[in-house]
Amino acid sequence: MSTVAAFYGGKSILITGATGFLGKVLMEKLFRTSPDLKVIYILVRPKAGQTLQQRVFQILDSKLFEKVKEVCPNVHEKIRAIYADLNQNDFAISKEDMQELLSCTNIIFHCAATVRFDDTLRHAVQLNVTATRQLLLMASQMPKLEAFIHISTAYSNCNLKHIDEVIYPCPVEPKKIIDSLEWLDDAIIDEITPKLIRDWPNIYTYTKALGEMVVQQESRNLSIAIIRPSIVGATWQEPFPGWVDNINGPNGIIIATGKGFLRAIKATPMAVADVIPVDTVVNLMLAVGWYTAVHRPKSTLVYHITSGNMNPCNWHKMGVQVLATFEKIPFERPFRRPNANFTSNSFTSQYWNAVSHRAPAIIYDCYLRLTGRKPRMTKLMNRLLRTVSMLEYFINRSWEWSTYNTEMLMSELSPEDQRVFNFDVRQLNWLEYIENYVLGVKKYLLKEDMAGIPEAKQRLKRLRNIHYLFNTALFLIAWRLLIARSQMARNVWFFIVSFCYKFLSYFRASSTLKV
Ligand SMILES: CCCCCCCCCCCCCCCCCCCCCC(=O)SCCNC(=O)CCNC(=O)[C@H](O)C(C)(C)COP(=O)(O)OP(=O)(O)OC[C@H]1O[C@@H](n2cnc3c(N)ncnc32)[C@H](O)[C@@H]1OP(=O)(O)O
Ligand SMILES: NC(=O)C1=CN([C@@H]2O[C@H](COP(=O)(O)OP(=O)(O)OC[C@H]3O[C@@H](n4cnc5c(N)ncnc54)[C@H](OP(=O)(O)O)[C@@H]3O)[C@@H](O)[C@H]2O)C=CC1
Repeated sequence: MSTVAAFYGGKSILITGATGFLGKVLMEKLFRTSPDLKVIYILVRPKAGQTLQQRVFQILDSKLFEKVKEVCPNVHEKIRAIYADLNQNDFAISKEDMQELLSCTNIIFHCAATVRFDDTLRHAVQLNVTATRQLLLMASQMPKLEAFIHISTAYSNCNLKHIDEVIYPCPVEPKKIIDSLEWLDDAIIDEITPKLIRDWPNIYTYTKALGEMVVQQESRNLSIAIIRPSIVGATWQEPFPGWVDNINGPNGIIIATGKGFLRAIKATPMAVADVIPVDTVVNLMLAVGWYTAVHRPKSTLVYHITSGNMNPCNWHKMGVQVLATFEKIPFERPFRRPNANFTSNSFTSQYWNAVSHRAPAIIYDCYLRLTGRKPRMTKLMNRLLRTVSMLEYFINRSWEWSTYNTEMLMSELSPEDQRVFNFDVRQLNWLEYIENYVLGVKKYLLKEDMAGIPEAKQRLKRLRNIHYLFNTALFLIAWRLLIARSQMARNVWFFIVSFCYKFLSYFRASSTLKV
C-alpha cells in the first residue's frame, strides 16, 4: 500500500487554481489514488457565463476524469466548489464557507496565479503576491492544517544562471510594493514597472519571486513547502499520455508550427528545453504534501522539478521530433507545410519573419480580399509573432537548477511510492514523450479526429506542390528580369542552354548508335 496515498485518506484538501492546467491534473490524481479522501475544497469564480457547478461538472465530465469515475464513483459529492475571487478582499468568500474552510482544512495546494507575461503589475501583484499573503493569513487560522504547498516557477529567479533550492531576496520588499500600488495610479505604475522588474524578463516571473518572499515572511509556524516546476508540458503517463488543455508554453508553438503559420523561430538550438510533464509535477506535489505534513521540516523547503540537469533535451532535438511527428500525424487544414528553422541570429530571424511569416500572410490576405472575404491573416500573424517574441527569452538561454531536496525526497519514498508517485524524470523517453505530446495537442486541444489524417496528408502534398510551383515561378521571373538587364547573365544563360543542348545531342546520338 502506498504511504503517500494512504496519507490523503480522510483528509480535507483545499486547492486554489483547481480549474487550471496543473490544478485539474492534481485533483484527478488525488481522487484516483486516494478515493477515500474526505473532501476537496476548490476556490472557483464564475467564468464565461458558467456557474461554479457548471464549471465543476465540465471538468468532471472531461476525458481526463474518465478513470476517476471508475475508482471513485461518488466524485461529485467529494468536490466542494466555493465561490471565491482571489482579486478581492477575503477572496469574497461567504462567512459560512470561510468558517468551514478554516475549521476543516488539512492540506492546502496553492496553484492559482496569473501566468500571463504581459499582465499589469497591479493585477499580477494582487494575484501572485497579495492573494498568497491572504491565503497564508487564512492558513494561520486553520487549527487542523498540516501542510501548505505553494506552487511557484523555476523561472522566478531566471535573472540568475545557477539557481539553488533557496528563496532569494528581491531588491524591493513585497510589502512596500503592495502598499505603494494602493495609492499610485496606473500611468505611474506603468512608468516605474521596468525599473522595478530590473533584469526579470516579465512581470509574471517577477511577481512569482515576490510571492516566494511573502511565503517566507508570512510563514509563522506553518509547515510550508515551495515547488518550482520549469515549463509544464502534457502528461507523460497519467492518467494517459499527451493530455493538455491550454495554449500556454510550448502548446501554442506546436499548434502554430503544425498549422504551418510558424516556420522559423529565434532560438538557440542547443539551449536546454526544460519541459517537465504535468503528471510528474503533480506526483512531486503530492509527495511533498505528505513529507511536509509528516516530517515537518524546520524551515520552508524549496523543490525544483526540472528536466535539464537529469535528462536534458534541447530545442533542436525537440523541433526535429515535433516535425517528424507532423509527418505521421499532420494537423488538419494547415496554412503551409510545417517547417522549423532555428536561428539565434537577430538579422536572420528578421529575414525569416519577413519572408516566411509576413509575406505569405499578406499574399493570403490579398487573396481573401480578391475573393470578397475579410482579410485576417496579417493580424493573426502579428499576434503570433508578438507571442513568440515574449517566449524568446526562455528559448535562448539555459539554466542550472539544483535538485538536492527533490532527490532527497525521492530517496525518502518507499519503492511503492516511487512507483505510484513517480517524479524521476530520468526515466522519460523524450522521443516518445514528444510524439504523444503532439498527438495530445491534436486530439485534446484542437479536437481533431484521427480519421481526418489521410485528407490532411493529401492537403500537405498539394501544399508541397504549390510551394515548388511558386518557387519555380519566382526563380524564372527573377532570372528573366536579370537576363533583361545584364549582359553577363545573358552569357551565362546561353552557355547553360548550349551546354544542355550539346549534352542532349550527344546522349541521343550515342543511344541511336547502340540500337
Ligand atoms: C518554427 C519553430 C518550430 C518549433 C517546433 C516546436 C518545438 C517546440 C518549441 C516550443 C517552444 C516554446 C517555448 C516555451 C517557452 C515558455 C517559457 C515559459 C517559462 C515560464 C513557465 C511558467 O512559469 S508559467 C506558464 C507560462 N505562461 C505562459 O506560457 C503564458 C504566455 N502567454 C501569454 O502571456 C499571453 O498569451 C500572450 C503571449 C501575452 C499573448 O496574449 P494576447 O492578449 O495576445 O492573447 P491570448 O493569450 O488570448 O492569445 C492570442 C493569440 O495568441 C496565440 N497564443 C497565445 N499563446 C501562445 C503561445 N504560447 N504560442 C503560440 N501562440 C500563442 C493564441 O493562439 C491566440 O490566437 P487567436 O487570437 O487566434 O485565438
Ligand atoms: N504552466 C506552466 O508552464 C507553469 C506553471 N507554473 C505555476 O503553476 C501554477 C498553475 O499554473 P497553470 O495551471 O499552468 O495555470 P492556469 O492559467 O492554467 O491556471 C490558473 C488558475 O488560477 C485561477 N485563477 C486566476 N485568477 C483567479 C482569481 N482571480 N480568482 C480565483 N482563481 C483564479 C484560474 O481560475 P480560472 O479558471 O477561473 O481562470 C486557474 O484555475 C501557477 O502558480 C503557475 O505559476 C509554474 C511553472 C510552469
